[in-house]
Amino acid sequence: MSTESIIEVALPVPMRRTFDYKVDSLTHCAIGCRVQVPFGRRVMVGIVVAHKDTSDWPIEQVKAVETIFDDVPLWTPNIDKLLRWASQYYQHPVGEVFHHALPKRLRMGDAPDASDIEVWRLTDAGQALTIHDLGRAKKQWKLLSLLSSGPQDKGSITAAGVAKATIDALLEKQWIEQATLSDLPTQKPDSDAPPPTTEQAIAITALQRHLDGFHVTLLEGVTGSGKTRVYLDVIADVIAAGKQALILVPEIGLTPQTLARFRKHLGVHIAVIHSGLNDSERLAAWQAARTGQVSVILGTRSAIFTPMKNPGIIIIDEEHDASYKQQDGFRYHGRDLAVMRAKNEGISLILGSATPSFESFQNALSGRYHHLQLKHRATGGVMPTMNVVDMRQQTLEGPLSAPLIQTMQKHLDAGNQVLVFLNRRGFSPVLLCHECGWFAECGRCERPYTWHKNQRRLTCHHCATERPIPHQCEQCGSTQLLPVGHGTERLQEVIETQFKDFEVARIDRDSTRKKDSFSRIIADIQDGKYQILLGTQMLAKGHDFGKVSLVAMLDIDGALFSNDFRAGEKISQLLTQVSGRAGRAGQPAQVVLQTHYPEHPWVQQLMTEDYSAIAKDLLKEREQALLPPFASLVMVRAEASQDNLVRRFFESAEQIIRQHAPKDVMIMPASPCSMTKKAGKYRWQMPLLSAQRAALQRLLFQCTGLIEKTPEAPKVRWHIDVDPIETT
Ligand SMILES: Nc1ncnc2c1ncn2[C@@H]1O[C@H](COP(=O)(O)OP(=O)(O)OP(=O)(O)O)[C@@H](O)[C@H]1O
Ligand SMILES: [Zn+2]
Repeated sequence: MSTESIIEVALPVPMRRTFDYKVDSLTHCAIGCRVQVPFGRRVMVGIVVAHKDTSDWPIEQVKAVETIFDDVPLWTPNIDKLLRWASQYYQHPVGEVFHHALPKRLRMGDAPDASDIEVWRLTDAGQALTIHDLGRAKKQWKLLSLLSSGPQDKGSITAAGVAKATIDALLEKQWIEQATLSDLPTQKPDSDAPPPTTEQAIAITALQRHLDGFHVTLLEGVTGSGKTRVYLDVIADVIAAGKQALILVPEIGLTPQTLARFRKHLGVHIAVIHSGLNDSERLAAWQAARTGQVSVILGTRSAIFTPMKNPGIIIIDEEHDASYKQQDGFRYHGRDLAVMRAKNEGISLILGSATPSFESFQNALSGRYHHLQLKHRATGGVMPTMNVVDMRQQTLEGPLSAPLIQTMQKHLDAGNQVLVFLNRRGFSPVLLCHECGWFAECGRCERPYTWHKNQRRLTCHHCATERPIPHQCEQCGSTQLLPVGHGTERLQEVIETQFKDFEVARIDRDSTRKKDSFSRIIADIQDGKYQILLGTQMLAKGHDFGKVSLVAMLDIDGALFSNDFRAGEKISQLLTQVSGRAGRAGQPAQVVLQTHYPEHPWVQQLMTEDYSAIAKDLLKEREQALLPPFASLVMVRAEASQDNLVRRFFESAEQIIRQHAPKDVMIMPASPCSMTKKAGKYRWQMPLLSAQRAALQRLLFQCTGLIEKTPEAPKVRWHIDVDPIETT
């Protein structure tokens, strides 16, 4: 009789199942450990998910485990539970979910080193330096000022774009030195911070009272109300109790400025987890959190899977932000996983935003979440006044109306900064033949190319295809090709011509492509180097620019006529967030919105009501139409290079779903997406909607396997998106 035992292993393959393997003994192969196993002709690293007595397969076909990597599971039972739940809820193969949650080096089979996080810090000589000692060595000064707020790990330094040569130069001069995290004495938390405002103090006390178990709080605070200060005081309490805090921010909220603010206030080292880390840095941060070496972990979406030794609180800043939803592969929502994780861990969760998602807002209104509000700005300033410019029949300078130019001039002359928001990068969205009307179009997406003048290219914003700029019309041969419409690049030219005496900073994905350019521009804006800030939504989120007294919003009209059921929510969030950059230091401030549709109900509402009131109103409409958050939505999507393959896939998928669907699930017919063709693929989708989340989940559970087995399924790329945020 064999003494071998069977284990079930999750492998990173797109199959909704696990695989059986043999081991000599179960004692050294606990659930949650990694093993190396043969799979087909390859070997793979997998994770043990179950022990069992027998396999459903003939025992001689069950292969043996080759290597066992870990003595103890990589994560706690609570994370294990979260991942299994996520695999089921998002209908995503469990092996891929498990592997997604691990740093790459662990996925490859490396050991989770217990090695200490390496940091750089100032020496005594470094501390004593002034800017005069450095002369024109700007990069060195940058590193020194970064370290002046405390030691920084290598990950944070590389993320801030400091080159190795700069580090070496300062090491040579003995102004900085290397240390490890455990060498560092604890710093004193910042005692110079101004006291919290009354509203902040009330929120802090309320949150501190709920630190003993699972609670979700929506912290709804108007722009500039000082939500960060509330988080910091609560985190300080969590640290004092010997526990850890995990804070998630949107992708672009993680600037060195944010980090420095956290470090200064809390006086502890902070592990950062974001996409800019290399594999070793990522593993080191993950390990420091897992072993309890750091008490604060700050990261973007995927940091939600970071294990913690003593979890104390989770905070999601700007919880409405779309970057929390993963849009491909394992399509999870970081905020929703945070709710599950906090529940599993029995800890508190704070969702913070000036413009909460309707999902969270409804949960707060219905009493499922605690609802705390900060209605005033922390600096005592008032909210900016709102003004509309009716664009019909205005004299224009590019996209700027005469009244806007006058207003800008007034604010600039008063020594303030002006922020101009235009959510379209590039020079012009269309390049048109003046003689015959032909325009340059991406054949793979059937949409116009955007002209990027600086890069001397046409770029498709949907599939990233690029091509050189044509010198002649491809239809009639004319050389009269004209840019139509304005992107940020072209707007920059217009503004620079109009306002010659002022410096303009442009912030969009093109101008911030280089590694540290974004944080550098942000720092220069804060130093007052620029008077006019122009950019896309990258400028809108969470930034605290004290001197901005005017915010101008151009060309938002397209968003008023979108067929997305969330259009009203999205535009109110965007406009409120962008407006919220004005008047943050307490000075009187103004917002100007240019539109051709001043009578549009949303424009009217945005001028007169605050976000809460608008949200309540729009939520009523959602309730009547039985749309999320009053119902659960799932999107089945498929794409292929031939339209009829997609059509046939949906014929059989729809049939399967209809056969199994209970009455309380509404099945809408499959139809082409609003962008029917993208990157050469035809795209269709089929929405499923139900007020009974469980019924919808059961239906998916029954049908995905059946759909997978249809002969049409392998001919298309298809997936299920649970709680989608893209719906058009
Ligand atoms: N108690 C306080 N006393 C004085 N100033 C404060 C106080 N709390 C915060 N501030 C200042 O108020 C400004 C806004 O704070 P913060 O950036 O945290 O706002 P926020 O709520 O995150 O805003 P947003 O949602 O727009 O990002 C900052 O300049 C901050 O330094
Ligand atoms: Zn394209």
